[in-house]
Amino acid sequence: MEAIKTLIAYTGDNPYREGLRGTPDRVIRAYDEFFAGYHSTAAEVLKTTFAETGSYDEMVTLTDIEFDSHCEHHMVPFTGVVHIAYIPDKTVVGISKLARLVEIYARRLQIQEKMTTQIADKLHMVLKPKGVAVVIAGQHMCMTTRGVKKKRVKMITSTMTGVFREDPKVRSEFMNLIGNPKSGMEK
Ligand SMILES: Nc1nc2c(ncn2[C@@H]2O[C@H](COP(=O)(O)OP(=O)(O)OP(=O)(O)O)[C@@H](O)[C@H]2O)c(=O)[nH]1
Ligand SMILES: [Zn+2]
Repeated sequence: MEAIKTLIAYTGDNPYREGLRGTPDRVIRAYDEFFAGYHSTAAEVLKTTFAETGSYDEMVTLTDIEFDSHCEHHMVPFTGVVHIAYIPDKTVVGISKLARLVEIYARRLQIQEKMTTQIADKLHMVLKPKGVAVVIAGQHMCMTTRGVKKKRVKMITSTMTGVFREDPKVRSEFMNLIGNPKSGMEK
């Protein structure tokens, strides 16, 4: 609470004026949401897997999973969409769990590259699929609202494992499915 009052005073405002009196408490509640990812683990989220898949062995793709994160350099938001695909090898996971996995890693202090790798590596470790692909398209407020102030800049990151890394045909099937990764962000 005191730390937030200090920050308000740093802006040049008076933390004791009426409009700001409730702010430290609100900021703490907002932080609890922004950084909830530190309080859950990927292992918990991915613990329910299914082996009965009717021998489905083609690509499973989830596109446009929205995320809200905070950059670890400036502690300001970066937001966008994550596209995830994997090719199962006997085991699949409930699709909502992929979105939950994104939440766990997004709701921390992050850089986009690390978030991309964390999602891909964890899925690869737990499902042991033939391959995993993760593409993230993000817009960083530290670049759009301050610093170089480039409003339209998007950062695209990708991590591929297994067949996505080895086989250009598999990779291009995934890329075709997700379309232009930038387009998901303008919704
Ligand atoms: N690679 C990467 N860089 C990021 C990410 N989020 C923010 N950054 C960058 O982190 C860098 C931090 O650079 P510094 O020079 O230490 O910080 P700064 O003086 O505030 O830099 P400017 O933003 O250029 O004003 C900046 O270039 C940001 O654009 C991210 O997810 N990945
Ligand atoms: Zn930043």
